[in-house]
Amino acid sequence: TRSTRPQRLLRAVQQKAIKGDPQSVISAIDYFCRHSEWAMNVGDEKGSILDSVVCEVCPTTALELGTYCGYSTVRIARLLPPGTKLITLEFNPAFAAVARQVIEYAGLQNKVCLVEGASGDLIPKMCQMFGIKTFDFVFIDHWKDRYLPDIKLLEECQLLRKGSILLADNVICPGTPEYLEYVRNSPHYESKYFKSHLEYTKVEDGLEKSVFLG
Ligand SMILES: O=C(NCCCCc1cc2cnccc2s1)c1cc(-c2ccc(F)cc2)cc(O)c1O
Ligand SMILES: [Mg+2]
Repeated sequence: TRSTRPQRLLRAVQQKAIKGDPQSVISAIDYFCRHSEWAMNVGDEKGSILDSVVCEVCPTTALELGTYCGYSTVRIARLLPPGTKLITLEFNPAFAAVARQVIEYAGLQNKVCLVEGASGDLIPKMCQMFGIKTFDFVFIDHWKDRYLPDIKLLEECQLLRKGSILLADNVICPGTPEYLEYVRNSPHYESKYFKSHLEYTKVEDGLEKSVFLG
């Protein structure tokens, strides 16, 4: 049967990147998506904004909603000091299978815990599954209509603390209007928009960074 796009992306990593070198994995995926097939990774332009926020926060606990092929997982995990853990949730088993191999190729499997399932089911289990009290950093990049219900769930499960940072992808394209309206008007968040472009295109998109004020 025909291969899937994530499988072709993985093959590009295996053929072009250097095992154990996260930057070469990132570059191989960006090259594949620019020159062969577009894919919904956060990409290099928004990716460098993601990098700067992760470096500023220096999280000890981090959560990613939406793994896909593991591109942003590798971007985040490569910046985390030893002893920190990035938990990443993926709904689609085929995407998760590819992401595990991409993360392993980058040599970051010891810093990442990939969990398959729906965010609405898994978020309430974070404490019992991982003993996580609160997340310092959350990268939101999953179903666009789940951004708002899931941050409310994070609040309810007391998984956010004063100063927790949320960084949301695609707030313009495909767009997350209810989420934006909430974080920009809620007294519990201080929000800032980083204007950029949809990965590998000239279409406007951006990241919204929101600090939970408690
Ligand atoms: O849909 C996007 N990402 C979400 C897919 C992940 C589904 C999951 C649900 C779920 C639930 N629980 C736990 C884990 C998970 S993972 C997405 C789409 C575009 C795009 C596509 C076409 C287009 F023309 C323009 C932009 C660009 C992007 O950067 C994206 O991120
Ligand atoms: Mg995205």
